[in-house]
Amino acid sequence: MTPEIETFPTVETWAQSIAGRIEETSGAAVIANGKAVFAGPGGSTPSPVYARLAQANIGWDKVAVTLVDERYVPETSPDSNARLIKDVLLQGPAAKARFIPLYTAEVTVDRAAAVAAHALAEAGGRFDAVLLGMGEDGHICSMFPESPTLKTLLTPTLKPNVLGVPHGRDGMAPSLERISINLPYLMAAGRVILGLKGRAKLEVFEREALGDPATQPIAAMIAAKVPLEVVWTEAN
Ligand SMILES: O=C(O)[C@H](O)[C@@H](O)[C@H](O)[C@H](O)COP(=O)(O)O
Repeated sequence: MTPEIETFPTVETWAQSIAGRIEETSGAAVIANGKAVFAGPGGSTPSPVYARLAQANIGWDKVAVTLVDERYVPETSPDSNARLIKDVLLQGPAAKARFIPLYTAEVTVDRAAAVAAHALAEAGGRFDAVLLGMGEDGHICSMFPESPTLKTLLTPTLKPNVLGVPHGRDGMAPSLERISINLPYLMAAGRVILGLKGRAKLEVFEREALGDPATQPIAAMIAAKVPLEVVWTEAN
């Protein structure tokens, strides 16, 4: 069943609501388990959420922050999602959190993904709260249409894992090699929030939700009963 879409009138109220959900869930995990793990996306959508979340009143020294996907570039690159997280989220009170990168300078992207898989497994192998963005081609994390790793990333019966994603051929996305968590990481998460801005993405979401779970990430999340909350604002 397609999840309900919660609508907010402005980017400010939208970002406040998403940051509040992550704060609530991460704070509760810190109280219950003495630790919390949050994973978020890169891209242009999450910055207003991260700026608010940075001020949240949680035991940040007990929180690990990681990414749902990363471009295979060092932090000095403007394309680095680690750089975005460090510049916008890990500031103020949130600077006390521990950051777990998906990128490390390895010989291949697959080797870097294996190193990241190990680091996430050591951190508990499960996320308390996840924020996702979605591209206008329907991708979440680095689960791109036409990618040779798509089917593996979307296989619900595998263990939570991190995989290397090659860059697309003949102009297909992604333009850079990527590192991505798989669907089972989203299935195991405590709470998964999909933050969408603008009418075009709402239409993509509504179309993709009715798609094929074997090849369309939004349909795959719904079929796999990921605890998904869709939070949308028309404002861009
Ligand atoms: O590194 C990334 O690109 C992301 O983690 C990716 O999955 C992102 O959420 C979508 O591409 C949406 O990107 P925008 O927010 O820029 O539209």
